[in-house]
Amino acid sequence: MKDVFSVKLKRRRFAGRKKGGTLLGITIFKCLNKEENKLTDCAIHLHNLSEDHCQLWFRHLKEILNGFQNRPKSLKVFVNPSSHKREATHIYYEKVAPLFKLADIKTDVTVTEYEGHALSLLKECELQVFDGVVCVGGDGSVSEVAHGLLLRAQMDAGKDTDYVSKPVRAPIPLGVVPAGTTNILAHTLYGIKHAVTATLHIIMGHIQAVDVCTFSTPSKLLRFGFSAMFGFGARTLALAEKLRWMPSSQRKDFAFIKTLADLKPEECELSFLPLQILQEDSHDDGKKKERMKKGSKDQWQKIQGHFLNVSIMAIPCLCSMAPRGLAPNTRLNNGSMALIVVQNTSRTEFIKHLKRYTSVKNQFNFPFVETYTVREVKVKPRLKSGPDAKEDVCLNAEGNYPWNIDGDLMKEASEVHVRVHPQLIDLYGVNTDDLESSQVTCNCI
Ligand SMILES: Nc1ncnc2c1ncn2[C@@H]1O[C@H](COP(=O)(O)OP(=O)(O)OP(=O)(O)O)[C@@H](O)[C@H]1O
Repeated sequence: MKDVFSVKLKRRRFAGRKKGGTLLGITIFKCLNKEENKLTDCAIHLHNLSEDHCQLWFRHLKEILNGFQNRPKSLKVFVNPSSHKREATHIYYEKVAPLFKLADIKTDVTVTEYEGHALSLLKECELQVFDGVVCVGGDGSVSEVAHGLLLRAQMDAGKDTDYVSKPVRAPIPLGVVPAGTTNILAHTLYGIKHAVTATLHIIMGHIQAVDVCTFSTPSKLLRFGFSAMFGFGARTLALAEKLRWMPSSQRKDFAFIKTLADLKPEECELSFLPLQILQEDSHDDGKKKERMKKGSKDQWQKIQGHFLNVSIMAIPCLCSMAPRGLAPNTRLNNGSMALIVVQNTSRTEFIKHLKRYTSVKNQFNFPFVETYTVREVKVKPRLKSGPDAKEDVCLNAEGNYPWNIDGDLMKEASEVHVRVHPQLIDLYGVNTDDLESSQVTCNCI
């Protein structure tokens, strides 16, 4: 029964009639693991013409289904109609909504009308009537909804939302239905970009606690998020946002190549608080388990220099371009972040490093790449002024530097402080470590 998500009485009806008809038996709907992490639904028909027998079985099976506590009965759904090729609404109504209906899940759907719409609704809507929130869109939309859920949790707990030192957990889980361009969160949680798989994980109530970062300036909390890039990854996004008029399939590739052609390092100071990973044998399954040992306050380390890219990631960030993940050296919920620093080097060497992401080889095995396991990072750019700043197409009039936070562009001039908060949110999905490794499907670099 653990794979069954719905049971219905099967009747033969004349076309156009919604009630009555001859009883034929009962139909059980099951979640099937088809191939390489892909889930599908299938129907099993049990023929029986006795009304009494069928009603008895139907009631009994329903009772068992109602006993699964993690399975949602009511969901708040956000659909971003502008994601990727504008197909999120179609994906939701064609593939997702029929499965929610079959599983008797009530939904309250908002098709977002502008950037920040989901965030403003989450700040004030009645959340306690829902068992979960679902976002149909790309990483930017999911990140906005995760930020909204966590911000709301702080507001409900009476916390100051400008400076949150110990945030409270999100009250309900978040489900991610991929309909964006990169879909890193969906890949990381399901190992595949597949709307039906995502929907079935939500229906079955597969829940995974996930680490979250806070990104703050010295004066305010910028947002909650899962990953960030400063340097090349942020400059590419800043350019891609300027090219919104281009077809979605070309925009990001063009921005990637143009940023690579204009490759330049950022001069900045990085301070970080490292974590030591201790390997332990688990008594339960004999597997090695990781335990983190905190560094003390005076163990802050500092590096200064010219960096092509700095990635700070609390989750492995799997995607089609990086099947092992942008940060394969971290886990979904081990309470740590991967800090990946790419020092200034030639364009040829940098391209070699980027190409490694698409293969199974270690992308960090280069003398100019350093990786650290950390719990806090401070990034302080050296502010440019005069002709230097004017020449730089990525800096805006105020001299703010671009940041790529979960695929959303943010611009900040001052120091950004990133902290990891272990298992702050529940997401519908499974642990990446339990998934089969997925194939490389993109070779654009
Ligand atoms: N109706 C809307 N019009 C314009 N922008 C919107 C609308 N609704 C939401 N947004 C914003 O669109 C931004 C990008 O959306 P999303 O991430 O879903 O798509 P994407 O950029 O195609 O995919 P990805 O981030 O995976 O590359 C989000 O930051 C979201 O706030």
